[in-house]
Amino acid sequence: KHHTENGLHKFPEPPGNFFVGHILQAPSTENAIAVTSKFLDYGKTIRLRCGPAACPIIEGLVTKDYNLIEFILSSNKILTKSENYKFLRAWLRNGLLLSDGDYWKRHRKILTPAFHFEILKQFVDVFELVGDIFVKKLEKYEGMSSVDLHPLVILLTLDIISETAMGTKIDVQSGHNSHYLKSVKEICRIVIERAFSPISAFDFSFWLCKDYYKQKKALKVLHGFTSEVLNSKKGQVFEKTTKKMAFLDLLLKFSRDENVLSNDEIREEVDTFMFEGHDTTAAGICFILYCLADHPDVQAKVLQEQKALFGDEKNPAVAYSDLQNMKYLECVIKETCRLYPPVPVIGRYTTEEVNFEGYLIPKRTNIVLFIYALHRNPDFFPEPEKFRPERFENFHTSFPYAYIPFSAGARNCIGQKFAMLEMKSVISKVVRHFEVKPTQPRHELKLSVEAVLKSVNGIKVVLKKRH
Ligand code: HEM
Repeated sequence: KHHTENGLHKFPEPPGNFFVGHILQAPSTENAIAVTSKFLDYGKTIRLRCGPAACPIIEGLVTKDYNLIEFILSSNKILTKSENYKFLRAWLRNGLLLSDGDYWKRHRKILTPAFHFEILKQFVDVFELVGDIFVKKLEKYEGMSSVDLHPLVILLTLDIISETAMGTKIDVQSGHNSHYLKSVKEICRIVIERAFSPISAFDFSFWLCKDYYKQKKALKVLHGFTSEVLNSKKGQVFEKTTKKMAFLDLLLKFSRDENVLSNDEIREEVDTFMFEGHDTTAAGICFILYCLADHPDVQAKVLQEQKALFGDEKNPAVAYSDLQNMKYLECVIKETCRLYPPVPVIGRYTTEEVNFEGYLIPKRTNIVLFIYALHRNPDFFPEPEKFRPERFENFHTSFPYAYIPFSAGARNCIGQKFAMLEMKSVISKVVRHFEVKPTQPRHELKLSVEAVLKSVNGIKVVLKKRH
């Protein structure tokens, strides 16, 4: 039987205030995992509202339900991002992450060939060379009682994405371009604060905040930087047998050959890569090293695999095929991304009424997909809290949406192969040079949800050089 009424009422609503709904319980970045998990004790999918129960101003769903997640991600109708992505728009404009409709479809088609493995292969040298600088930097922390990885790793991943996306070295690892780095950090901070703040969330009140001016200043730096790089390449001639081409070069070439993208459109895509391509991989790399520190047996197996590939050579010339052969490391990366998905939540917005299991979800509903909880479902992952990379050896499942660190379906991560190669290159390098150990006492993560998963108190390990 099909219900014709608002199908949202099928879903339980956790206790909230009669007049304002759940706004008083709205999570902060720091307790988002705990608060959302607690809400989801009321049901696999729950309904939250802002405003009176009888006539809420905003209603939305939060889900960890496999069926609903599969329904949404496999749908060709629910492709629009939820409203909380809007704070990123000032920076990324209509780049691939945020755009929708035919515009998104056209751009996705144009950008897809830029992630072909023949192209990615050329980036391995960048991962390796920038990774070498990273390892050198880590040497300074050897023997210390702890090193917080995140501030170091974020510089590494920014250097990598800048060279691969724009073809420009920014060398933030060596202290250059600090204004760019500062602006990236500033924008990320403001975006997150707005997403969780009832005041600056609204444009009219944001314009009265100091952060509005700070954002303006940061955007001038970020957009200015990409525009400058773009302008410097305008006259560039791309020969057939060209050397390594960054994403930007490829987009310029496609556009020149087929006149498909304007300069502004190219800039927005490159800005999107700059954002999506550094914070995510940084989170991944930090959590992987943390898990390796915690599991010396797993680390020993990773090292053994390195030795099987390169003997005792710590600085081998690593090729694309070598990275592909790091099968056990790949399981380690996958298992880490299960427990600590760098993107722990994603959101969709219905632009038309949709029918889920006979219930009508109205137009204009925001639906939050809580990947973090989905990945810890014991039905799909027995003893889900245990770190066990072996579960990904010969991993077959009839539930393709149970493990989705890169999302799934039409709007999945276009950069996932790039990300996997980068993480393999960096982690294998670190493991060849260092034994990664837990701090004493063991550093307990305090997970927070910013644009990506982070830890409020850092991600700390101890490094011991291998001889
Ligand atoms: C461990 C690293 C990464 C993770 C976990 C990750 C995860 C994701 C997820 C979950 C989405 C879907 C977002 C949504 O539905 O709102 C996404 C989309 C996207 N990612 Fe990644 N990502 C990673 C690395 C990268 C890299 C390195 C790049 C670029 C070089 C990239 C570019 C993008 C873009 C452009 C989209 C939007 C795709 C579209 O909507 O068509 N990502 N990513």
